[in-house]
Amino acid sequence: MSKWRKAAEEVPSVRKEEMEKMTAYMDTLTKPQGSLGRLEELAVKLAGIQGKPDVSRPAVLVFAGDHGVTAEGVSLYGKEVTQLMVHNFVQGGAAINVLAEEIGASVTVTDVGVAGDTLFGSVDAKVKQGTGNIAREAAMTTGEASLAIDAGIEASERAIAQGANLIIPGEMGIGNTTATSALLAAWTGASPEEVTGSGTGVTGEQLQLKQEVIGMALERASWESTLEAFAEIGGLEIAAMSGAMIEAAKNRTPVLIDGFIASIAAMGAVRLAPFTADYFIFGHLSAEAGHKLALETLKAEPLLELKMRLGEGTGAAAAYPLVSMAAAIADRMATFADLGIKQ
Ligand SMILES: Cc1cc2ncn([C@H]3O[C@H](COP(=O)(O)O)[C@@H](O)[C@H]3O)c2cc1C
Ligand SMILES: O=C(O)c1cccnc1
Repeated sequence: MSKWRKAAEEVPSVRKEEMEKMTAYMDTLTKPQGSLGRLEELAVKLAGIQGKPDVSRPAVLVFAGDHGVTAEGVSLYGKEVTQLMVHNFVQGGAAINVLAEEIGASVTVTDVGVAGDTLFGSVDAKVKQGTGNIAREAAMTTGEASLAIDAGIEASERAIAQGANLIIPGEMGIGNTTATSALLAAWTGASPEEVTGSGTGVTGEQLQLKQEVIGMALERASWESTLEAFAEIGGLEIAAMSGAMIEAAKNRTPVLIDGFIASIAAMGAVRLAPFTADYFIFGHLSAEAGHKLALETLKAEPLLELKMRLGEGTGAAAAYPLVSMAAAIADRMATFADLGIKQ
């Protein structure tokens, strides 16, 4: 059996009693009740996941893969940029490297399907040399989709074994907003127009072409299971992110969700393992059209809205300090009793 199927079955439900305890504890702290707003909600959420909130060792897991659909001209950039960016991640020069350093997070890059050799310094979990062109053929087989999800499972497993207590899944894959939009349409029934955004910055006729390509993929593909949808539409790195999320939840580890692509991976994870939903904290609202619909579908309320639209895990990294503050409040604030005040 694939690793992810077993992990999906083992995701525990969060502990409601710990959440109730934390809710009551928040009211004993030296502040008007509820006055720390969403920070209090985060503390309660973390308590349900972890018992005692502790997110002191965040790990960013970047998954990289290529997309055959780039042949249709759906991105401003060429496919070769995926590999160049993997090189950049390994060298420490990408936006996520800088933000991760600022928040004290480790960064691991996993090559799930970049066209070309696997670069030194990245984890070799290459399933294939990029996906098929989804406008005309399946992205991959269901067996390959399973392997991609398992690559994510293994990345989280390793990070958690090394001490990570919060996971930030990130991605790199030129063309992946096309696959992501198509998955969103597949899973919500929304039209290509509603789910398609500019990605790296496509506008005008190119944006229209991107919508048409997504429409072609949806017409061509048929699927029943979530695994089949991943196989038909892709991508390798998106499926891997879903796996990373499931394994984190299995280990009672919170997952800080990035933007549009990570949110669709989250949707995939919930479809494969419904209990994972309670382990997600949504970092930000991406400027990418379609993210709003994705968050509404997930009933998710993002922490930040910074007009970011990069991916890699950057929006989640930007939101991390808030999650860390929530854990710190639960850990270090004085109670009214500490001050000798009766409540
Ligand atoms: C230099 C560079 C760095 C990036 N880092 C993330 N993305 C983001 O843009 C890509 C998706 O947009 P599209 O579907 O339009 O290709 C993904 O790789 C995503 O992670 C990047 C894109 C570029 C060009
Ligand atoms: O929000 C995202 O994840 C995103 C948006 C545009 C391009 N790449 C990623």
